[in-house]
Amino acid sequence: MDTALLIDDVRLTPILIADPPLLNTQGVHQPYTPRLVVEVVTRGGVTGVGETYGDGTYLELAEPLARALPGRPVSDVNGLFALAEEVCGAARTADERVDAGGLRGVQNADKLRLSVISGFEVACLDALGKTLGLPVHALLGGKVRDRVEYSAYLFYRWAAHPAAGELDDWGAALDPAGVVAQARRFARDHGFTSFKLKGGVFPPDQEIAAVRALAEAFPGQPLRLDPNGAWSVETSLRVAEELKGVLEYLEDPASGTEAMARVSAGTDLPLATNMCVTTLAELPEAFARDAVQIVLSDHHYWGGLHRTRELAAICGAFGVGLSMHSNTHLGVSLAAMTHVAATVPGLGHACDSHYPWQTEDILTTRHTFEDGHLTVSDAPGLGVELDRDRLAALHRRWLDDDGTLRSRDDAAAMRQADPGWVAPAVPRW
Ligand SMILES: O=C([O-])C(=O)C[C@H](O)[C@@H](O)C(=O)[O-]
Ligand SMILES: [Mg+2]
Repeated sequence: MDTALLIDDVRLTPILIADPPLLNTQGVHQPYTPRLVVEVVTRGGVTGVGETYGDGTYLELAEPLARALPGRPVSDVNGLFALAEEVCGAARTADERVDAGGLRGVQNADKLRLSVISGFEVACLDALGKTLGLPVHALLGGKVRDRVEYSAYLFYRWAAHPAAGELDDWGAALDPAGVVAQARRFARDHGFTSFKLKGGVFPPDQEIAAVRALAEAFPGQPLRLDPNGAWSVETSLRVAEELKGVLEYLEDPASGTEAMARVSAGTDLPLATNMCVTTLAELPEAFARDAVQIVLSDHHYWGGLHRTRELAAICGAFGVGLSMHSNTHLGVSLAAMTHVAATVPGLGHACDSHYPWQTEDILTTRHTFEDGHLTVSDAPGLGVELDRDRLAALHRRWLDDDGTLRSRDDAAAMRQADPGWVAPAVPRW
């Protein structure tokens, strides 16, 4: 073993990043959302970077893993899983419920640990790639495309956060005209040609009207609607009937495999999910019952880039499509998503990304979309460079926070505007 590949140090930097007042069925995004930046430094003096969810639970699991890594080879990404099982211990909130903040599907101990590992795996791959002079996609077997397509991620939103004021110049979008205006700006600025609307915010008829307005403004272009499981089976089937021929797919109309299977049985509109299939354990039943036709993988949930490729192979074997989900993230995760997406042959849909909503990043150069695509980097590692001053500033914000924002809680953020708000039970409609 080349000692230059041995890990010398691991740095964890929790940060808070600005996030606009984007609405979803649980509430509204907080003005700042937590992320965790993982840096792995090798004895050869190379630093690799990864990014993952930064809520307190994730941070607690990341700390023992960071302490256990020095002395191990940066190339041993498969070893991360056994090591994490050994050292991480149980997560505080591993209670199988859908999480309270970020609509990430079930929370269980395995999934939390995998989400933490993903940040370390990406950092190791970045360091390994930089050491070998190879891009991350080459470490995954090589790219099968030079560009990865992303969709515009449309949200109902307010102009400003109730307590923190205005952080950007987008203004409010609370009706079909506002949604179409937002989509036009995304298309103009980034060239996106497919559009996803985050639903579950208003009664379904209002969201159907917004999708119809999008279809009129962007004829023939792919559209999706994602109410994050807020509808009953009956409502889901009614919306599917109204929007068949208009939507490319309907995303998580109802909650859980049982309900999704019943919706799927009653419509030809493909169903996608980033909520009912987020772990291997959920997959056999969902596939056997044909509950979903497209899995929106999130490399964080699934334990990194290699595991995402394994998921792609499983989906392929069952004739289930694969695309990518996104939660609020920065450019390190976007680079990781782009590398793995570049290596997956059957990627039949534009990937999601929140990135255009993020006014802050920790990179010296922001990613830029052209015609809705990102060019896959051939530079060593991820092909990104950390802006240490920005990282320090966003960490300072995390340090200065009294703990209120260190774990994402969209219902709590909503109570700033509506003190009586509680995250609605599902089905909401
Ligand atoms: O596709 C999804 O379900 C998501 O992206 C989940 C996110 O939490 C989204 O709903 C959000 O950021 O409000
Ligand atoms: Mg979704």
